[in-house]
Amino acid sequence: MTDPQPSQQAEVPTPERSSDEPHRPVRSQAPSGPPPLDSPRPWRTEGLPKESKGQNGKKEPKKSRLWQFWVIAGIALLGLWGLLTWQDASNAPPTIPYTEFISQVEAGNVKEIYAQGDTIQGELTNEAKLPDDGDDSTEEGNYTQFTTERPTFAQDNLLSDLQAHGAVVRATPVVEQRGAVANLISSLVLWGLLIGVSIWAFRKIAKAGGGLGGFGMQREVKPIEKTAVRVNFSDVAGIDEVKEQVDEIVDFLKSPDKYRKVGARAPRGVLLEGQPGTGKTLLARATAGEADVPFFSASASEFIEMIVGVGAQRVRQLFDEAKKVAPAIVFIDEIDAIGRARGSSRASGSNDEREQTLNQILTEMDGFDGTEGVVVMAATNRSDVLDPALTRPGRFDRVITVSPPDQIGREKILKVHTRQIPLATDVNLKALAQTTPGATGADLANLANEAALRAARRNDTLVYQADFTNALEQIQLGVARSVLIPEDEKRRTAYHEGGHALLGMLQKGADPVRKVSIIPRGQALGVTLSTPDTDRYGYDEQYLLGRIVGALGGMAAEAAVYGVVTTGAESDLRSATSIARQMVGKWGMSAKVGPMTVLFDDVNPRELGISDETLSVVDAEVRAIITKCHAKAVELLNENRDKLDAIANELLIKETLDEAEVYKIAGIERPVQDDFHSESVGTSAD
Ligand SMILES: Nc1ncnc2c1ncn2[C@@H]1O[C@H](COP(=O)(O)OP(=O)(O)OP(=O)(O)O)[C@@H](O)[C@H]1O
Ligand SMILES: [Zn+2]
Repeated sequence: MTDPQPSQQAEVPTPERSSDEPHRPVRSQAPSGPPPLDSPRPWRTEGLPKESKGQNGKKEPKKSRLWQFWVIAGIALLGLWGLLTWQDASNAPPTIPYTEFISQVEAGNVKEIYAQGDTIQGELTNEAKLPDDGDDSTEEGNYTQFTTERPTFAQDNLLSDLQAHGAVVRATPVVEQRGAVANLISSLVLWGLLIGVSIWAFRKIAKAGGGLGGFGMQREVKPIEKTAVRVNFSDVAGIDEVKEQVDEIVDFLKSPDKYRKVGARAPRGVLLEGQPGTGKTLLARATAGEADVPFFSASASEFIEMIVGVGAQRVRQLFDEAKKVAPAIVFIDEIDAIGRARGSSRASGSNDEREQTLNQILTEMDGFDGTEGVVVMAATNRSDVLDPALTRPGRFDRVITVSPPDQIGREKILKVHTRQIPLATDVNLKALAQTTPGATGADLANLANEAALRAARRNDTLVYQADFTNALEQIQLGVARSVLIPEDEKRRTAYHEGGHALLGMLQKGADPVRKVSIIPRGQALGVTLSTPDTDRYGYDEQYLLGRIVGALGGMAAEAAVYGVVTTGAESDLRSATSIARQMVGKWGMSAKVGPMTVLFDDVNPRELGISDETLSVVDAEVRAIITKCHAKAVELLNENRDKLDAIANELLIKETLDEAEVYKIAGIERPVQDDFHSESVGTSAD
């Protein structure tokens, strides 16, 4: 049994702190599965929600460039101004002591002066030597022009003195008179520069944004040339039910008259909704390709990059162009960037701009009388945040959900993306489709390309199944890192991964173990991969508990073998906790909390009136589940210690074990999974 000896490893940081400890990376990711469990999908290592792309990814650079430009222009102007005034200052006459001035007056050497208040500027007839007052900072040398201050207590009769010595007393400044022309020129230059820079800046904006009073307006909104790459329905695979839904649009675009004759109004707007990479853009393009009509596309995020008013103008222009060549498709990607419900705090960009642009789109769509033959398609991966005004009848009233493909769909998509790839005879796309549940079209396109790249690197003319499986492994597990791991650390990792794998194999109904590896990748020292045989659309409680037991298996193995807890289980703990929380708070699997939702994705449950008592019951239930699962994990591993040792030893020799190997070493029969589709707890609505 476990007998933690904290003294042995007293300096080892707690798991929470371990992410800051470069020498002790997280040991492995828990086996992953379908998305609702909140654990990372194995083929999507950087699965940022798409919404961020529109708002952060593309928008900021342009804005900041503009901002930088203004700062630089400002600094340049300030610098220029400073230079000019500094030159003025260096040409400015020296300040001389009043006594020196009086002695020059008395010597009859003052030609003319200009006085304002007690400040006197003037010019000598003959150059005089600057008096040395011992102060280092005063300039040395001769002077003819000068300024001086007349002390308020001076009792002299300056005016008559000056007159007596033949000096001219002027009412206009001597020095400024001389500088007038120079001043005029310098301010003209400055204004010229300012105006020039502004014009240049506006041109830039107009170019970038696509229009301000006509500058560069015709640039971006252009139909895709008929001769350009054409995509049609044969390029879109695995989403047949979705294709059927756009079939009608294709038919309308092909022969609008047929619909006009019977007074049928064409569908105005089609909203494609689905997670990134499911082929929404592809489907819109293919619709245009299939109907053989021009395709106008714009990304909503580019509208809000523009200065106020331009976005709306661009929308108008987009529709005008489309109407000119109708029938046509106008496609607006990332519509959530402007279509977020008004007043939504997370909306980005200037609100005015967003609303103006959105209103313009609505106005354009309302303005259709059905004879234009323009169909608007829009894509989003967050239809839940959209302004209801967008989905009202007559607008985007047709919402099509594009889901990740099922196994058959994945195989078809792989076929599409391997059309151009010379495949060796051993390539089995069906098997690949089987091992990639949850993968999107974009993931599969990427997989095919990675496999081809591997063959190309080898200078091979054929792409083999091994290229696909290796590419898949790299995508799912991460790129192997060449670091030298100390022997004892390696052994500990082997037990950790062995624990995950063994528990995965021991539990009935768990996803089969596909791969166990102690080759360090990314942040992880090792990895155990389990994926289901078939697509899962829901999970039952037993399966979920098994997942938690499996996730805790690494930690439990370390405890069982070494009697200590290390920091390597950070992400395991995180996924175990996440599953347990969802079981209690979302899926009604706790008797104490009951069948109700107390955890929400975006909202703090307190805001919805969930009481603190309920939340503390949730916490207690989550803790109870995890504690129970951990005890079960330790118990199972102790009972099967011989199997654990066998896996760990084999891992130390081979470093990576595949599915067949690991089941064989453990002496466990590979399970046949039964389908969970309808009887299980439904999570598909999430
Ligand atoms: N059903 C599919 N059939 C064939 N290829 C697909 C399919 N779905 C996606 N792909 C591939 O993935 C690529 C990306 O898809 P696409 O850009 O259309 O996805 P999307 O849903 O618009 O994603 P995003 O929301 O990120 O814009 C496509 O160019 C295509 O190569
Ligand atoms: Zn682990």
